[in-house]
This record gives sequence, C-alpha cells and structure tokens, in this order.
Amino acid sequence: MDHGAAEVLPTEPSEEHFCLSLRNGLILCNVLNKLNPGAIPKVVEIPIIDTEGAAQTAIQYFENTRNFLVAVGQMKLLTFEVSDLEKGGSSGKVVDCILCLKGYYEWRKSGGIGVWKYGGTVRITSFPKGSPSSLIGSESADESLDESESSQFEELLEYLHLSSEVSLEESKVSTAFTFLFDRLGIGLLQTYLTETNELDDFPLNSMVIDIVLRKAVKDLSALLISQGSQLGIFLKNMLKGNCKPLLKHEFLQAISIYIDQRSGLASNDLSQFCICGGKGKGMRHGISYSADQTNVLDLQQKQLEELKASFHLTKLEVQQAHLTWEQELKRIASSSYHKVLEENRQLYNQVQDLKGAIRVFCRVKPVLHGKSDEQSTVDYVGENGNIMIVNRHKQGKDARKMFTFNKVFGGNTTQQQIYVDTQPLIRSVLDGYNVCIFAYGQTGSGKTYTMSGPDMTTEDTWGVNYRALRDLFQLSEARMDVIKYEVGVQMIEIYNEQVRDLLLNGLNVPDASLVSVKCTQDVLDLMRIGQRNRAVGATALNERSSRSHSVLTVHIRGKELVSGSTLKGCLHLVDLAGSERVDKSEAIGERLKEAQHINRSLSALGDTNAIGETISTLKFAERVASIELGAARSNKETGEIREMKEEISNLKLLVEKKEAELEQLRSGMTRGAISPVHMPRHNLTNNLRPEANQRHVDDNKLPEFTEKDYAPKMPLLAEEGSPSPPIRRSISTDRGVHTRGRTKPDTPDNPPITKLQYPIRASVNRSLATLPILPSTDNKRGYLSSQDTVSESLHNLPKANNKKANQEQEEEQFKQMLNVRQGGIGKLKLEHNQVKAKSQLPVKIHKSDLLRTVFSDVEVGETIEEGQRSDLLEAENEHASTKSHVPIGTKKLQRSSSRILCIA
Ligand SMILES: Nc1ncnc2c1ncn2[C@@H]1O[C@H](COP(=O)(O)OP(=O)(O)OP(=O)(O)O)[C@@H](O)[C@H]1O
Repeated sequence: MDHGAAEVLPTEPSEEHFCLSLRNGLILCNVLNKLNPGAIPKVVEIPIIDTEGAAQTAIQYFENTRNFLVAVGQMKLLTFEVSDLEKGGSSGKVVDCILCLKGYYEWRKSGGIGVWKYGGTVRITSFPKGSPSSLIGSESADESLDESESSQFEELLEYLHLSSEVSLEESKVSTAFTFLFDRLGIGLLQTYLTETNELDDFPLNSMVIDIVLRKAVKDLSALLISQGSQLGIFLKNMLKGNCKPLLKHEFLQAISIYIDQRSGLASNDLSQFCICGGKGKGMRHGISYSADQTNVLDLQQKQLEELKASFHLTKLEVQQAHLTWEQELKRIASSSYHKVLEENRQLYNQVQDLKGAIRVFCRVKPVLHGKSDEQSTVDYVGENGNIMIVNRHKQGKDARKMFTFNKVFGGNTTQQQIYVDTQPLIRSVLDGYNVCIFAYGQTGSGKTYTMSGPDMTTEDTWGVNYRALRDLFQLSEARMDVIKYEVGVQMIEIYNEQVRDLLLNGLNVPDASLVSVKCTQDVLDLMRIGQRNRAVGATALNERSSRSHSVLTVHIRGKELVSGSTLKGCLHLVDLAGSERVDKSEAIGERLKEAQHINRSLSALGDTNAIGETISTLKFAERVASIELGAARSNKETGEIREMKEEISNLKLLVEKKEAELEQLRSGMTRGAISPVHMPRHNLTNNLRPEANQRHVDDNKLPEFTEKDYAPKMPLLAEEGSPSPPIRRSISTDRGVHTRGRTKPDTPDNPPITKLQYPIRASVNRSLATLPILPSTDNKRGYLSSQDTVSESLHNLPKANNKKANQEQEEEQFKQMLNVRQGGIGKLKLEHNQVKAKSQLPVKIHKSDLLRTVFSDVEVGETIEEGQRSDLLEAENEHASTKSHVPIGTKKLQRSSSRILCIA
C-alpha cells in the first residue's frame, strides 16, 4: 500500500470516506505508477486536503482520476466511472478495480508466471452442511449467500491492512463490521467467521455487540413493517373480495403461523450469531465478557425482551384489528344486502299488486280415456284468458258463451305449467303477505288433482301444494343469512254440514294442531301418513272428498336478523268441496237424504256433460275476478309494534276472562255455576264476522310459533295408525265408480273409512271452538254428528281441571248444552232467522263464508263495512243457487292483506 494512502485514509474509514479519499486520484495514480511505473506520467501533486476543500480542487481531482482510468483501461484491467467516487456512486466498482490492481500486482510480484486472470471471484472454500447459513434460510435477498461479496470483504480487509498480520484495532473492526452488516447481513458474517476460524481472536466487545444488536433491531423492525404491509395487502384483498372466502379461524390461524414463522426466523438468525462466539473465561453463551460487557449485554437483553413483548402486542393488535374489520365488514355487507333485499321485496310486491290481488285461472280437464271429444263442453281456449263453452242442446248464439279470466289452461297443461303462474305468490308469503289459493269446481273436475296431484310418487305429478311448500323452504333457506324463518303447517278438513254447524252454533274455525316443519319432506311425510290412513275405504273417501273442504295452511314467521322486525305470512291452500254439493246438503239438511242425493248426482254425472255446473263454475269464477281487494299489505311489524300488540292481546284475554267470570257469577246466581270454559258463543252476528274468526285464530297463538303451540310432532309421524291430519286424495278408480253412476255400498270388502280422531287441542281460554273435525270411529257415515263432536271434545279437555268435581260439573254443563242443541236446532235456526231479519244478512251460509273464514286476515280491531260483507255474501249466495243472474257489479272489499288465486 502506498504510504501516502496510509496517511490519507482515515483511521476509521467509512465507505464514504474511503471513496472520498480516492476522489483526488492521487492515491490511485501513485498506486498504479508503483504497479506499472510510468503508466501515468503526470500526476497532479496537491496538498492533502480535508473533505471541506475537496470541492474547490475538483478539476485537478478529475484530471488525476481520468488519467488513472485511461491507464487502467489501457492495461485491460477493471475500471470504474468517475461518478462512482461520488456520493451515491457504485463504490463496489471502485473496490473491484482496486482488487484487480492488487491481483495484478501479486501476479507480477510472483514473476508473472501463467496467465493472470481476474474474474472478481475468490471462493470461500466450503460451507459445511447444516451450517447456520443454511438455517438462516432464503427468506430475503439480504440473507442469501453471495460468495463474491464475501470474498470481496476478505480481500478488502486484507488490502486495508486488516489481515491477521496486523493487530486488530477496534475502530477498524467497527468500521469493517458496520460496512459488513450493511452489505452482507448477519448470516454471511457468521459463516465467514466460522469458516475462517477468526472467532477466537475476534474482539467481541460492547461495540461489536452493539452493532450486532442494532442490526438485529433494525432487521426486526423491517420485518414488522414488512409483515404489517403484507397483512395490510392481504386484508385489503379480502375486503375487495380477491381472496377466496376464509373462515375467521382460518384467517387468524394463517396470520398466526405466518408471524410465528417470521419471528422464529428472525430470532434464529440472531441467536445463531450470538452462540457462534469463541471459547474463553467468563463464558456466557460461549463468549467471555467483562463486567461492562455483561451490563451492556443485560441491557440489550432487556431491550430484546421489550422488543419481543412489543412484537406480541403488535400481533395482538393486528388480530384485534382484523376482528374489528371483520365485524365491520359483516355489518356493512349485511346492512347493504338487507337494503337491497328490502328494495327488491318492495318492487316485487308492487308488481304483484299491479297484477291484482285476486287472480282467477281456469283449468280445463282433459278428455279422459273412454270419453269422446264430442262430449266436451269446451269449444275454444284462447291465449288471452278466453274460454268458449258450448251447450250442444242449444242452437244459435245461445249455444256458445265466452268467459275471460287471468289465464286459461287447456287440457294438455302439465302440473308444472300450472304452478309457474302460481309461483310468484309463494314468494309473497315469505315477505309477510297472506295468500290463498283455492280450487273450485264440480265433483270430479280435477280440484284435488290440481292442488295435491294424483299421487306423490313422481315430482311431475306434484300439485300446487307440494310445489309451493318446496319453494317456500328453498326460498327461506336462501334468505337464512338475513331472515330466520319458522314454518308451521295446519291441515283441516271441513264438511259442508260442519261449516253450517260451526257457523250456526257459534263455533270458530276448527282447530287443527299446528305442526312445526323444517323441510318439504316433513310435510310430505305428514301427508303420506294421512294418505295411508285414509286409503282404507276408497268409496267412502271419494264420497267424503266431494263434500268436504280441505284446507292446508302454512304459517310463516320470520325475524330479520339485523333490524329485529318480524313478519308473518300465511299460505292457505284450499281444495273446496264439489260446487254442486253445498246446495244439496244444505237444502236437504238431513244427512241420510243428502247421501241419496249425492249418489243421484254422481250417477247423473255419468249421463250428462255437466254443462250446467261448468257454466255455473265459470260464472262464479268471473264474479270472484270482479271483486277488488285493494293492494295487499305485508304483515310486517317492528319490535315495538309487536310488543304493543302482545300487550293488547294480553289485556284482551284478561278482559275476556273477567267477563267470563262475571258471567259465571251471574249464571251461578240464577241457575247454578257454569264454567266459562264451556260457554258456547251464540252471538250470530259475531260468528259471521270474519274479523271475529280471525281474532280467534290470533287467540290460538298460531302465528306466535311458541313451543307450546306446536303439536307434538314425533308421535304423529312415527306411530303407525296414529291420529293423522286430514288429507284429500285423488284416486282415479274412484272416479270410475262415479262416472259409471254407482257408489259401492259399505261392505266387508269395501269397508267404510276408518274414522281416525284428529289430534285435538283444547284451551281453557277458548270456547268450544276447539272441536275435532274428522269423523269418530263409530260413525259409519264418515262424519260427526254434533253429539259426537261434543263427546269427543269432552274427552280431550285440558287436564288443567283435574279435580273430579270440576269434571263432573263440566260434563253436566255439556249435557245441558247438548240438550239445548239437539232439541233446539230448529230453535237455533229460528233465532238465526230473527237475527238475520234484523241485520239483513242472508239466510244461507255458503262456501264463501268458509273462504272468508279461511283467508280473511283483517287484523284485530279492524272491521269490514257491513255493506261490503253483505255484498260479498250476496254475490256468493246468488251464485250458489245459480238462479239469479242479475249482475251485481264490481264488489269492493278493502283493507284485506291477502292475495287470492282461484283455480276454477
Ligand atoms: N288434468 C287432469 N289430467 C288427468 N286426469 C285428471 C285431471 N284432472 C282430474 N283428473 C282425474 O279426474 C279424476 C277426478 O279428479 P279429482 O279427484 O281431482 O276431482 P275433484 O274436483 O277433486 O273432485 P271432488 O270434488 O270429488 O274432490 C281423478 O281420477 C283425476 O286423476
């Protein structure tokens, strides 16, 4: 080394100082001239200047440097740019050039034997497997081993007199260390020191340790920053939805693993370095320390611990931040989804309103085998809801009559096609609307076929009922993140004569147990059991089905998860009795005679084309279509309204109870005590008011879906021969019997239907409304007399009054009432007529009453105008008799929240 250089170079040269010392080109020129005498003939000799004055002699510096570079270039040795000596230049190139000169010098010194090559690479001989360098891994670029840099460092030390021949000075070591750390990192230093066995002599004093720790802290900080930014990117991607959805715990686990891994690498890196020290006295981790060093080390150790704690804290904060973001994200997603859903719901139901609250479809029964087309009364089916009926017994224009409905389905229409037009109403139910779909028509016209389907074996033949239920469940599942739904099903079968009894005798809608169902399969199972239990007497079944109304009611209760609002929807699927039956049964009154008439009408079916009933049905349907219900309303309540309603309902119950007690006291004073439980409701006006009936449905707490309102489901489904819900069934063979004009008598081979008792639920808060609907086993006719009904209900009274005395008293009261009723039907009718004369209500009770009972949903406290009700009754009554064809104009029934679909 040039002596001048030794003077110029600072004792602790940093990289910057190193380059600065070379910038005047003096050292470089002298070194080159020494190496190759005369290589630079003119060297600008200037006094050694300090760093401040360097800029003033820039031109001279430049000349020296330029001469040096030209000469080196001519010698075909490595050169660099002048700018590499400036701040921000590539000092590496300068180092390479110097090393190249050194190599050249040595080659010349050794006699210039062989070919001198400088490739800039001096290999570190080997790295043992499993050495710390391999453990440090290849996580980042600065940790990877660069042999070139390592050798450069070695050469540099040597060249700057830091080789083993020269005593190690702390200051120089410090400079070298700092330089080394910045360029190579801990891993490479460790490897180098291990390889070269320098550790024993290496002065691991406080300065070195300080440097190491500073570097460690720097690395850890960089690691934290990098992790933070990586996490940030990851979370941002998640927010943007770029990542596949992760579960919360998966996400946290991934972060945790990642951080552990990284911290493990970092601490491994550090600890590996720390244990690589030499042997000696006062060892600590294999390194000997003075007292001062120990103190410093302790301090550093403490700082490390603090750093570690802060790292864990940061980790927890990241996790916490993630949780908060996740919740926020959920909230935002949920509320915006909820908003969109609400808008969608409103628009959807507006469309439904525009289509009309009452829709009437007409389905033409196909000509079945054994009948010729000529017998068909349908002349033409148009595409715009028109249907033309032909009366082949008439001539001219009287022979044909045109009707118009919302839609007319021809004879080839499939079950699925029928349902497609019904489907939109099903969704409304889940939005809190009440929907009633009912089938109307004469016996054998296909009502059951349409509503239930001929069988349940294949999905193709499923009727409206099953398809509607399937859709209800599918839709409710699709919405389960937003609304939680509960579904309950009620199945009721009501006979014509029972409708009359129920209404005349002050009874409410018959109560059938509400069964909680979770899926379509539950409902199918329920219906199958019903079918199986009913299939015992085909003829009886058929006969019954034609004169009974079958009502399947699906109660929906939903709770919006975000707002807490509740909604209640009801879907009534009604398969009415044959349209020709009501008059007959009511006109005759006595059931034996009615049966004869039924048989007669059935046999008549075989002879005629039923043109009269067809026209009558279509007229009825037209009149239904002409009723205006106004826009339907959703039964949606906020939490506050619900609470207030519950309070009102409780108060009403209380008032009723008090009134009943008062009544009991009064009666007790006159004819002994009578339990309020068994007081029949004789108020005819009240009985005929749909809102009164509705109120009782509310009182039954069906919409509340509380546990106690559910009938026990399992026994019902599991027990063979257990009480079954009433199911209507379409049996083709039955119709064969009908059309041949015969009804098989009840014989041992053809037993009458087994009368299964329907599960009864009686409540102490209600009147005799909770009567069974289905026939008892000892009734061969297949239906109940009033007596049967009362007797059965007696058996099923709640166990609340378990004191024998009470039971006896109640039985006595029932008997009293029964006597009144049995002997007093005429009397009741008389009363009824008297009341009717007063209120101007029609005498006959028709299907319309049943319909209103079933699907009216006027809320408690609301009333329908008397005139409106009379109008409706009048219209129905008029139709039922099919005697008067005086047009009554459009009927308006406002304040209803139902959507009604009539399939005639
Ligand atoms: N669209 C149709 N396609 C094929 N067969 C049909 C169709 N409609 C009805 N049927 C058949 O006609 C017969 C009578 O139908 P269904 O029992 O549905 O009549 P209904 O109106 O319900 O009678 P009731 O009032 O007596 O209950 C059954 O055998 C049924 O399978």
